[in-house]
Amino acid sequence: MRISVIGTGYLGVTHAACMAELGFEVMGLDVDVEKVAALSAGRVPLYEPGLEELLKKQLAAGRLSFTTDVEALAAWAGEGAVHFVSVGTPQKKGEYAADISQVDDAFDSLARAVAGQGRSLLVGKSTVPVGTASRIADRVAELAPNAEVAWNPEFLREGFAIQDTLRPDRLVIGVRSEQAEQDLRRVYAQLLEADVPLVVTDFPTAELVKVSANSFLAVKISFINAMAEVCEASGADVMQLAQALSYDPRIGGRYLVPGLGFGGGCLPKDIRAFMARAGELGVDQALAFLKEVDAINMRRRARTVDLAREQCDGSLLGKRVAVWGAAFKPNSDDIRDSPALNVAASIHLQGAQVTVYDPKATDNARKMFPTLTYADSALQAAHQADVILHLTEWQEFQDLDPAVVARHVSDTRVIDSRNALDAAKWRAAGWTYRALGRP
Ligand SMILES: NC(=O)C1=CN([C@@H]2O[C@H](COP(=O)(O)OP(=O)(O)OC[C@H]3O[C@@H](n4cnc5c(N)ncnc54)[C@H](O)[C@@H]3O)[C@@H](O)[C@H]2O)C=CC1
Ligand SMILES: O=C(O)[C@H]1O[C@H](OP(=O)(O)OP(=O)(O)OC[C@H]2O[C@@H](n3ccc(=O)[nH]c3=O)[C@H](O)[C@@H]2O)[C@H](O)[C@@H](O)[C@@H]1O
Repeated sequence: MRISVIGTGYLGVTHAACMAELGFEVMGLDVDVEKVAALSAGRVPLYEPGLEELLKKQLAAGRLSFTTDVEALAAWAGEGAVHFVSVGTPQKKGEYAADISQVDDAFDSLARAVAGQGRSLLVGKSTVPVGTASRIADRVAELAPNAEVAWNPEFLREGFAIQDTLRPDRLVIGVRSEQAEQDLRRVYAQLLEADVPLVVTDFPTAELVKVSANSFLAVKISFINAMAEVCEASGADVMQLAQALSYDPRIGGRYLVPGLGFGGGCLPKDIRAFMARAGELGVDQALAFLKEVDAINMRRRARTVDLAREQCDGSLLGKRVAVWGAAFKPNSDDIRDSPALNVAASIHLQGAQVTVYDPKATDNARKMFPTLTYADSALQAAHQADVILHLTEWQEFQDLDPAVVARHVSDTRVIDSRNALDAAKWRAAGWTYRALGRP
């Protein structure tokens, strides 16, 4: 059984390399010629810990290759192959709904390419609105009656992508036949032997598990951020509140870290697409709460901007602001819907001179926000700053000595929007330390 992966972005390249690590012969395909050239040369054009090493290892072992040619891929994969589709499903411009044109295009070209071959399984991994898998299965049945569709949503987190793929919390497969289930059981045999739970279900349930999981995580984050708003108004400390809540095993401490809120290429667009789909299904009331989850989340960005203005004596005009962090989370270079860059851009619009530093995401940030200034280190960004904004909690920032940082700035004021710096340490070094939801 050979495996292919269509779309080699954050998800696809990880999946391809991990399938090769499981011992399969794997071919990845992307429409982006430069991406395919980079991957073929052993270079991952994004930052994910351990991924480039894994890619190089699998290329050297001859188990992994990349192409832009779907016909060649289909011929190579042959009968009995499992093809995964992991192309993007971004939010449509100006709408909540997801743009699933990449998914439609990928399945169309793949189905045409495998038509006339022996049996093959085309497996969607992209996050899609419920109902998509069934529609695509009908389309594939027209184009390639020899091929079958299954849906296998992905739950990996960026920054932990390899371990989440090779040791996932669970596998979910939406299938319409015993044969499709058996094919996927073969793909994941090593994981199943290691007792990874498997849920075998229908298409709509598989699709919904994915978006409801991301919605639940978003709810948890916005819940604690709503508590942060109340803490701030009442003088309470949201970090202590979250700690106390976390000891209740029914609540748990994960995804309960208050701060600047969620961003990235998934949680924000997935809850919006889910709301849009619920509207189409006539059950928009069921998900009305997600609108508030989204609003709470966006208010954290606005509150950070306000706090920066307050710290700069009421006006950001002409102030020098150091921004630590550009990625939407640490250990990633992903800046899609990054709260850090959103705050940096707003502060820049209010007339401040903003200097951004991120250990891995600076190049991506520079392309999207060319008018911001970028530094090569946290200390360089802090040079003569009136205030420092800590917006992505890279370990590197937590390791800095506040006394050393103090020697570089104009004023010792820091806003820790991720609640990750050691407040006592910074205060002891003479800093005015402010965080969201804490006195
Ligand atoms: N990034 C993540 O951590 C996770 C993403 N997902 C979902 O997986 C999907 C992919 O997400 P990412 O990898 O982050 O997106 P991405 O934008 O990084 O990657 C998508 C890739 O597909 C390629 N592509 C577009 N159209 C194509 C076509 N017709 N044929 C072949 N390749 C094509 C693009 O060039 C790009 O390289 C989305 O639905 C996302 O919601 C799910 C779980 C985790
Ligand atoms: O569908 C997806 O693409 C993925 O989306 C998230 O993964 P990811 O976006 O990589 O990042 P997370 O670690 O979940 O963080 C998301 C955002 O929430 C923020 N966050 C997270 C946890 C927390 O307690 N507080 C908080 O503000 C992070 O800073 C980040 O901006 C989910 O965790 C994955 O399970 C899912 O597969």
